[in-house]
Amino acid sequence: MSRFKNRPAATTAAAEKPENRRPTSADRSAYFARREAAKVLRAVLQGDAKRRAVGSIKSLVYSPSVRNKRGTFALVCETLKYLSIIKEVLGSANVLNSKWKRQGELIYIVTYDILFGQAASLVGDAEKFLLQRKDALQSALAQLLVRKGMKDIKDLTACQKFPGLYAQYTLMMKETNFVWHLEEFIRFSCRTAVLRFLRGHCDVGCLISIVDISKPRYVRVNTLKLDLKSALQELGKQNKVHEDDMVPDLLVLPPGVDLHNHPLVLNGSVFMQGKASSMAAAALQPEPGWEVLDACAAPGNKTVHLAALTHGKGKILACELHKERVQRLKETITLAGAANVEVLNEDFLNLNPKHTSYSKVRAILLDPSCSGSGTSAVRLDHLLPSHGAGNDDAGINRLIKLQAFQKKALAHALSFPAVERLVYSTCSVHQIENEDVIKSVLPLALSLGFQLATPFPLWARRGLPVVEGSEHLLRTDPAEDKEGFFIALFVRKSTIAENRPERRPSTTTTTSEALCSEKSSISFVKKKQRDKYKLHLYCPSAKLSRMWLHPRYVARRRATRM
Ligand SMILES: C[S@@+](CC[C@H](N)C(=O)[O-])C[C@H]1O[C@@H](n2cnc3c(N)ncnc32)[C@H](O)[C@@H]1O
Repeated sequence: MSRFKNRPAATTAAAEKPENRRPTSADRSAYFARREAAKVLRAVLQGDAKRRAVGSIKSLVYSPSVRNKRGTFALVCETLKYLSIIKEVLGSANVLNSKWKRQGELIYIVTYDILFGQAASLVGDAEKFLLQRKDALQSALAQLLVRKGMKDIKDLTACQKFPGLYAQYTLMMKETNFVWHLEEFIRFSCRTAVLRFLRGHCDVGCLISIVDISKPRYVRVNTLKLDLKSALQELGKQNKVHEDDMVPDLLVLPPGVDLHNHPLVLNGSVFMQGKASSMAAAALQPEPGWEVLDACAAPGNKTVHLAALTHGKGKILACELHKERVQRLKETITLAGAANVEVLNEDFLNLNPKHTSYSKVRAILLDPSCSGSGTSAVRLDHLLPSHGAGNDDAGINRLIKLQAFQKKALAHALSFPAVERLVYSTCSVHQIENEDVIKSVLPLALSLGFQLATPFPLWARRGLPVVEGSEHLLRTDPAEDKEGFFIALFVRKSTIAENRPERRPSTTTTTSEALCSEKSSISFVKKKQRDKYKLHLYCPSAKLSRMWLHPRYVARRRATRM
């Protein structure tokens, strides 16, 4: 605030200029919103450059340190949307000296505001500096439009984010007499079968994020703090809410409901966790009193879900390699009131399975670092500069590196002597991080007495048919289910015969069938796995999974097995 304290009152003609007048409270809050946005933008861009984000755009904005969440979120997203244009404009206008270059993120935010936003209330040094160069910025923007052959800025952003779609749009406008706004065209395209047709041509992440608005919101009730009935009652006061038919303690709310500031969210009674993400710990089904190891734990959503599933009894060991993420993990645990969690700031691969500390670990949840391709749309990754770098060499090399870790971690998890149940999950849609990982460790798993079991047998979308036993694997589709997740459940043979009581959601009877039932669903995987390595990037498509369930395919699979 000191920045504004000693400004003289506006008395001269010059003081009438917007940049010289006395700052109002709106000016001040815009000033601080731009600084908060710059801080978030810096974390987002640094994480994106290193491909190791501290958090998604949403989670960074909704952290407690950001005061003006709505304003900051809008500024960060809008600046990211225009970032490549802003960089080009700043480059060709050549207005920055080294001092301002060091404050790149603030400069991007302010440039956004000057060129595309609400330039009315621009106070502050960076703002003053850029306002004095507004003409140069505007003329650089005009030149950019001419160079690209575009009429206005909307066309330029659409063209950069939806290149294939934009090409079709211009073709349609040229060849027909139909007059349509680009935005309308994009919406129409997403809502119809054109989406599938377009998959090969345009950025599916962007399209999904538009389709996203029609999907329901999920919250998981943290039963350590609140029972399901009270949560239903409380949330039902303002929204239509009902229980999910498959995942216990999960509630479904209408699309677009914003619960970020709801008291139940703020006090940790409910967690804004998607259905697919909630399926992982639910598939593990740990018993109260068990010792459970969450091998790659931060930010801790699944850790505290495990704590709730064990009713706070027994012990959850939450292992996390990165120090900066351990802090986040601890905050989640405190928020959830999960008293039976012990945090280990360790490399999971360095934990010695033979050590007495782990001799009682009966279940492991392995949710390792992955490409995040299944949740990129929800996380707004399509706004990031690195988006789209998945099919180039760098992208593929990254996937190969991730896969190497995922295989090692899964093999390591299987080696804990007392483990009976193990879930491997990713939020990736790529076969290389999912079925291929399972395929490569399956011989080891079988030799240690594990088998693949079927989590949520009533769930339709299963694994891609590239590994024996893929019908046990579970996939969710980013377009159909909002998030693209993958879950594999391993169960040690000796424990299958045990009469394990099935846990069911408390209030509904229909959901009981939806829970795991290993006795009926375990199948022996007889065939020796071939180690032939095939790189296959999965294109999100519910069609593939449906195809796998099609009777013609089922018959063909049976025939080839005989
Ligand atoms: C996909 S995230 C886990 C998300 C978490 N299960 C949740 O639901 O909140 C993967 C985590 O594993 C951590 N990690 C990566 N390598 C690791 C290792 N070798 N040992 C332990 N943790 C690791 C990453 O830092 C990251 O926090």
